[in-house]
Amino acid sequence: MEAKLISGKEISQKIRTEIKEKVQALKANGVIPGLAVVLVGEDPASKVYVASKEKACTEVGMHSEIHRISESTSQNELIDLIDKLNKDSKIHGILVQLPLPKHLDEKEVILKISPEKDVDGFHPINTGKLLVGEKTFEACTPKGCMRLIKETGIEIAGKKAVVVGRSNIVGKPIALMLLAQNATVTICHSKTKNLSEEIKAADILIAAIGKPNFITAEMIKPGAIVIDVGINRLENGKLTGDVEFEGAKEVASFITPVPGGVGPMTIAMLLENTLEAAQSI
Ligand SMILES: Nc1nc(=O)c2c([nH]1)NC[C@@H]1CN(c3ccc(C(=O)N[C@@H](CCC(=O)O)C(=O)O)cc3)C=[N+]21
Repeated sequence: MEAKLISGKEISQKIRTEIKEKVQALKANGVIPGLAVVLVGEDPASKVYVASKEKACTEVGMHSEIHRISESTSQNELIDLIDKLNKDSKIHGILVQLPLPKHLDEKEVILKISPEKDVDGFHPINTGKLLVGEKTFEACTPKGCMRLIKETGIEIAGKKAVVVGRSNIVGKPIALMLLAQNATVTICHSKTKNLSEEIKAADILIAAIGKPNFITAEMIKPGAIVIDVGINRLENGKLTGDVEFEGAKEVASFITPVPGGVGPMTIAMLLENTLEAAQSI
């Protein structure tokens, strides 16, 4: 039986329409939610992402500003900009596009963002709150994955979830979110032994490895929910996930496509976090 497609594209569109209405309500009370995106340097992929974030903000009626700064900017200049945005009452959310050029200290930059404006959910105060189960800004990509799982209508509690990848922005936070929903969670990584066996046990599989088509059909438990976080650009210019989609969809019960899966949800969750930041002032 063929898997049902979980369309992040459609679901994110629905969320964006809801956000648009809520933005209008806030505006009636004199508040315009504002997002500042800081883009350092000329990375072509980052430029594309930042442009789509701005478009999404404008479409829902939010204020959006992109601060494009030179590749050669100093740590102090960048931190001065963040300080300014922290104090700017038009700005409710701040996102510093990652990765930063190598001479800049990413950790220090994230620490300088006011936790109340950290709509990326990367500040240690916010990741710490996630760890202890307090309400916080949740990182957009894992939050979007959770929303996609919810859309299947399948109960998470008691299920075996396997997360492949242990990054601070996807693997670790999604493992915590699944745990908070009472899944039994395994985190796999490059040193995991018997990776195929671990993956095969998953009722819910999160692929966040960063290697094109790494997970193939025979590794997947029949009936599993497969969430593919990978966005890999192939030499032919096509985007592909970490899961070999054509094979996997014959085995899974639900599967996300790439593109049109997790990616658009990341942007929708960024809007949601920015709206929440504006609502809580
Ligand atoms: N501080 C920070 N926060 C981020 O949230 C952040 C970041 N840095 N750095 C880079 C990654 C990547 N990211 C994506 C967002 C949307 C799509 C997306 O919409 N993708 C479309 C396809 C886009 C295309 O065609 O290239 C899709 O999957 O359907 C992808 C990737 C956010 N990131």
